[in-house]
Order: sequence, then structure tokens, then C-alpha cells
Amino acid sequence: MLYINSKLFTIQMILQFVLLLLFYFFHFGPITQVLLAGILLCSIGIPHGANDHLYRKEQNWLGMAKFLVLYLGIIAAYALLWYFIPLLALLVFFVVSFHHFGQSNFENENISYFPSILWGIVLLAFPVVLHLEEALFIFKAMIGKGNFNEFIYDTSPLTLTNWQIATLLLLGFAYLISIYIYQKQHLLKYCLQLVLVTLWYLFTPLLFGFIVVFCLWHALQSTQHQVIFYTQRYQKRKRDFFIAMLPFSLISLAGFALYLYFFDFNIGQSFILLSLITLPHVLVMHRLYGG
Ligand SMILES: CC1=C(/C=C/C(C)=C/C=C/C(C)=C/C=C/C=C(C)/C=C/C=C(C)/C=C/C2=C(C)CCCC2(C)C)C(C)(C)CCC1
Repeated sequence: MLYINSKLFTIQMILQFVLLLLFYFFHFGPITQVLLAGILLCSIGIPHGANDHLYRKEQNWLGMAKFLVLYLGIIAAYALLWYFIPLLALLVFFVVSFHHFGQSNFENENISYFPSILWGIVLLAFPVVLHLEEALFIFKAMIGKGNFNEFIYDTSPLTLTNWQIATLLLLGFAYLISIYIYQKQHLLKYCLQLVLVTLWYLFTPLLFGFIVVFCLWHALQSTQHQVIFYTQRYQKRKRDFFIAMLPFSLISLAGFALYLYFFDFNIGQSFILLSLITLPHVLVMHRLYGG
């Protein structure tokens, strides 16, 4: 069954609506934001990539060794790109992310499928347009041109300027037109999804807003796709899937905890670390979506 027609989509819409109401009426403070974001990242965000090894071509130990060499090799090569040409590495992160976020929403193998690319752009450009100053500070920190390291909690309402409104409208309409052309039968659902996500971004601070969207509107549907693929292709139970994703989830979380223990939290570096595990993950998932 298509993701858009699945029960998960309805659950996500309800969750997003409830979160919006809660955030609007209770203005989550810094502690609530950090706690909620941390729980979501550790329970859904990071683990959704930690099962990539399950889809390797050869399912024996030799296949596992080959998979690890390739996976870690891609991470190492990308780390070198960050070291030598950080601006290009940042661009790669964005382009790859546009594709990845869009693909999980449309389950489409085509890398030039318009609704998919535009949805990826919407998910990442909206928070940047709404919080341009902070986003630019973070980008600069990532490419080594600054040391911005503040987790921004501010929940006071934004006053939007004309260029911000125009950019949001332009992107939103471009996306809806692509839906009208390619996915007319699901126009209402995708439209409601866009409205809820836009409202969420309008009310929430940059990082908290994005982390919730990443976990709620990407990691969840991606996990659903993985579970279906795994149980059907290998004739296994759902429980086996969740057990199989545990080892690398725990290794990644332990790795991040060690990083925090030895180096202290740094937003720029954390996004670079995320980008490093993103690249091989996106390649694995692209194959899983039939590409
Ligand atoms: C299997 C394996 C493993 C694991 C893995 C994992 C765990 C993965 C994960 C993965 C993942 C977990 C992925 C994710 C993804 C994500 C994304 C794709 C994102 C993106 C984002 C962005 C792009 C952002 C942007 C920005 C900035 C930067 C600033 C501010 C603003 C904003 C927010 C817009 C290991 C290595 C251990 C080993 C080998 C094997």
C-alpha cells in the first residue's frame, strides 16, 4: 500500500495537529524542547538509518564485511570533502537531503521527480527562510567560518517580511502545482500536510522545529517502508526487524554520547556528523525505493 494511503499518514497528521496545539498553548521552554528533540532523535531519527546493513546484497558475514568497508569508506571520503572543500560538502548535504526527504514522502525511485524534489526543498528551505540569520550562522560554523553554538529556544512570534512571505508562497505553490500535475488524486492530503508543516515551522524555533519534522515527517515513513521491505523480502517478523536494527543504533548513540563527553555539544559539528552518516544511508535507501 502507498504511504500516503496508509494509517501512518493519518497518525502523523493527528500527531502534528496535537503538537501544534500543545506548542501554541504551552510555549515549550528550553528544557521541554531539548528533552523532546533528544527523545525523538534517539528513538526514531538515528535508528531509522541504523538498519542499512539489512539490505546488503550478500546476506552472509563476508557480505557484511564488504558492506561495512563500503559504508565506512563513503563516510571517510565525505569527511575528507568536509575537511578540504567544506562549502562543496555542505552543498552535497543539501542536494542529497532534498532528494532523500522527498523520496520518503513519495516512495519514488526517480531522482528528478518534481513533487519529491520540491517537497525536500520545502522541508529544508522553510526553516531557513523563517530563521535566516541563525541558519546562516550555523552554515558558517559548519564550513569553518564562525563558531556559532547556541541552541535557539525563542518561541516569540515571528514578524515576517515581504521577501519571506513571497518565498514561502512561491515554493508552496510550485510544490502544489507539481502535486496537481503528478499526484492529483492525493492533492488534498498533500495540501493538508503542507499546511500543517508550514504552521509548525511558523510557530517553532529553528532547531526544535526541524528535528520534529525530520523525525515525524521523514524517519517514520522511511521506517515503515523499511519494515515492509524487510518482512516481505526476507519473510521475517516485524520484531526481527527491530531487533536487527538495535546493534548499530546503540553503536551510533554510544558514539554520539562519547563525542559529547569528550568534545561538548557543537551544533555545526553535530550537523557535519549527521551529514556523514546521511550520505551512505541515502544511497542504501535509494536502492530500497527501487532506484
Ligand atoms: C548502519 C551502520 C551504521 C549506522 C548508521 C546510521 C545510524 C545511520 C543514520 C542515518 C541518519 C540518521 C540519517 C539522517 C538523515 C538526515 C538528514 C538527511 C538531515 C538533513 C538535514 C539538513 C540538510 C539540515 C539543514 C539545516 C542546517 C544544517 C542548519 C539549520 C537549518 C537546517 C535545519 C535547514 C554505522 C555508521 C554505525 C556503522 C556502519 C553501518
